[in-house]
Amino acid sequence: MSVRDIHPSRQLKGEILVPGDKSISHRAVMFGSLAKGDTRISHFLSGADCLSTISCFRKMGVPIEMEKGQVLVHGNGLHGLRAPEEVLDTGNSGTTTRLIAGILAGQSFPSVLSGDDSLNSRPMGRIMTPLNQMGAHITSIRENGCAPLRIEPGRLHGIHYTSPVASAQVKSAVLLAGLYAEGETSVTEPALSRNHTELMLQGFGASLTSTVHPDGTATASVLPCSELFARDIRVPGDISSAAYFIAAGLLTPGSEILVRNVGLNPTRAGFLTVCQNMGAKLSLQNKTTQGGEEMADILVSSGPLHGTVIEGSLIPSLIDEIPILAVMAAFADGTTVIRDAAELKVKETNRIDTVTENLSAMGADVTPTEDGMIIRGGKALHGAQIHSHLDHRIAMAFTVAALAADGPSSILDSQCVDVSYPAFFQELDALCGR
Ligand SMILES: O=C(O)C1=C[C@@H](OP(=O)(O)O)[C@@H](O)[C@H](O)C1
Ligand SMILES: C=C(OP(=O)(O)O)C(=O)O
Repeated sequence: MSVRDIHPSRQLKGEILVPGDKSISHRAVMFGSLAKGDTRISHFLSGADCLSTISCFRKMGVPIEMEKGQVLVHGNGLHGLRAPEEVLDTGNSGTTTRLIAGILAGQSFPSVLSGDDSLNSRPMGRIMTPLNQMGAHITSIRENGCAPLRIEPGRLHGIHYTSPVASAQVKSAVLLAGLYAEGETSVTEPALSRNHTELMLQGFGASLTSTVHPDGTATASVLPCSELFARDIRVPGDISSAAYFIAAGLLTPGSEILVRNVGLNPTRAGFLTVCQNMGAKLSLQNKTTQGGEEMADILVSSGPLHGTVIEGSLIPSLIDEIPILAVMAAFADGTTVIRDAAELKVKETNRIDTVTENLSAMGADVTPTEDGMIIRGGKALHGAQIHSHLDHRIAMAFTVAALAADGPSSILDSQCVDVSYPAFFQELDALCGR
């Protein structure tokens, strides 16, 4: 087991370019693999999750080259995947598993998807239900609604699916199967989840529309297509990774850091809205848009934070940032209420439990609820032994808590940061002047 000792720090200074967005990196490999021609991906995230995606497509006969943050995918076309000779290993990655399931549902060969213990305990019924309604044949091998999944060839037809959850993974799985289906396929979700699939598939030539309705629900529709066309993708920095540095800059007195080139797609930028609601000092510079994805540099200066309410349609836009927001709330004055976030229970860990356990270990006042937590902030946090439970977001969020705490902490199974941010500790050390 890897253990990382973290000592309190003052004054983070300097600039940082966080790695490429995980959601966009996955999709660039997937859609590049289904397109005709070469897709060059720059600022690709070489974290374990995205490497699982690359390995799955290589096993289906797609040549993919990697060199210094650049990936070159030699796409064989929409019908160019080959039957894999072994189980497709999706590692720790829910995105890989659920999106690839949508693609595999439309293939003429059988396949099996399986991941690590955490992945194989996450719910897959949410994609099996709509995909099987479309005519796919997906079964849970252990009959528990989880991976390993067996996918047999099926003839797909379009459906209009109303998803009970705002989940980009569910939406994307159904839309990707829709590329292979007869007739139109649409997904309506209770609130708009991240829309990278819609933006990027349009860029690759798919016929896709999306609408947010006046009541806040959202529908995306796709028509079957005969071919996607390769294009180059520049991946913006991942706001989910930037969030740890933004939080560290806000919480450690005397800090000033510039986080460069952060993706600010509005369906992902809820973290910044909440920072502002908590009184954070942030300014956005050099705004640009590429491939429909907005990005900017974010200047962060330390300063006091106050409690807030995080709820409703904001939740999907910051779901992966809730562990670090909970840490910020523990250092803020007043009470923070997080609700409507029951999805936290089905991530790499049950993040309501793992955040509560570790904040409590540091002396914070936190009460878990059915769909979130209540944090009464402002108590001094002390160093503690942090159990990441192999969840990368828990390891990184509590590393930041440890920087701002009194006394040293240790993070157990700290190597799990490799899932989304292999250089996390080195880059944090550099900003801390260590
Ligand atoms: O589509 C994606 O890239 C993701 C969607 C979200 O999951 P859900 O679709 O389960 O909400 C998010 O938590 C995950 O980290 C990445
Ligand atoms: C939930 C996450 O990813 P995934 O669902 O792809 O495993 C995450 O990165 O926080």
